Amino acid sequence: MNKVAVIGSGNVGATTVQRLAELNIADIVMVDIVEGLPQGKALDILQAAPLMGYDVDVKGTNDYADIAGSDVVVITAGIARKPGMSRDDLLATNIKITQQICASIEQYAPDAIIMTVTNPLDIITYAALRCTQFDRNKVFGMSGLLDSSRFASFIAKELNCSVKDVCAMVLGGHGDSMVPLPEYSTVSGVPLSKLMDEATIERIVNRTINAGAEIVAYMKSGSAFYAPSAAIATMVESILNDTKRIVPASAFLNGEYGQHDICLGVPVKLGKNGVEEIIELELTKQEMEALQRSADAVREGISKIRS
Ligand SMILES: NC(=O)C1=CN([C@@H]2O[C@H](COP(=O)(O)OP(=O)(O)OC[C@H]3O[C@@H](n4cnc5c(N)ncnc54)[C@H](O)[C@@H]3O)[C@@H](O)[C@H]2O)C=CC1
Ligand SMILES: O=C([O-])CC(=O)C(=O)O
Repeated sequence: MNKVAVIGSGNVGATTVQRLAELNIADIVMVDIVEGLPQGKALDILQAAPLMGYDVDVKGTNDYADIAGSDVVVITAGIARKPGMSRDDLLATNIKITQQICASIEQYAPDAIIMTVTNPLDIITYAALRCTQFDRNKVFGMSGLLDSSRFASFIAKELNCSVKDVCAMVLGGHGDSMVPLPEYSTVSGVPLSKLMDEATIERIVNRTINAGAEIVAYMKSGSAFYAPSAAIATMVESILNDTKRIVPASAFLNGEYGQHDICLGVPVKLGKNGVEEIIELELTKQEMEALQRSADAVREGISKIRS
């Protein structure tokens, strides 16, 4: 049986465990620093198994030794933002949490693939890669698939069509400078530009960029977790089943898209070896400039963790 460890048993972590259990693809260990929290949530999820028809094991623990043998470790531990905060405001707290967790992963699950979720996503992913010194295919972040799913849901709503026919793409950092790509977003193969006027596309693009903040503003404390956990589960499934789905994720770039020494959202092929390929899309001059601005914003954050 495959094994997945989910670090952090808060909103994103626990919902991820629920979704993974319902996919029935791996035994799951959920970890948190709060005593009793992962144990209680794990029991609750297990007790739904007879009703939902899954038969994987779900264990809650405060002991990192229990992550030993994990194929994938998902890091969701850390603070979430409140209204008025940017994701970058979480860096000082979440970087320390991430560094501690990475040391435990190195110790107990040195062969695991790491998927970061904690914000600010691209900087945390870079830190996880540097801390563990794992190969770059084995450390990447969940971001673009969530942003693309949001973009797709807004397109479907606007066109009053099935979301099943929508394919959307968002590149760049998981922040205000993310780069939704209308040119690579289609409905049953028809480019968005043939289905909507420019003003409508711009409105949907801006809503996508602000989608996380829109939810934070509604919720007052805490941020999104249903769509984020759906994106995480989709990516974990592609790895464990070696499906080789092509999805945007924050990956370490070594010359791709003209970028070096940075983690940034780009389309990747996800299989049993993690990021098996980085796909380089042909971008217009404007799109390349937007990606460069996004990379500059991520680099500013990375420079803070270096100093
Ligand atoms: N990449 C993305 O697209 C998304 C990222 N996020 C980020 O995910 C993170 C978690 O969000 P939520 O689950 O909503 O927060 P939450 O507050 O509900 O849960 C966080 C959990 O982490 C635990 N934790 C803190 N330090 C820990 C440590 N050292 N070891 C183990 N557990 C520890 C806390 O006890 C808490 O249970 C936030 O940083 C948030 O910004 C959230 C949604 C989407
Ligand atoms: O908005 C946040 O802080 C959480 C997040 O990254 C998202 O929902 O995209």
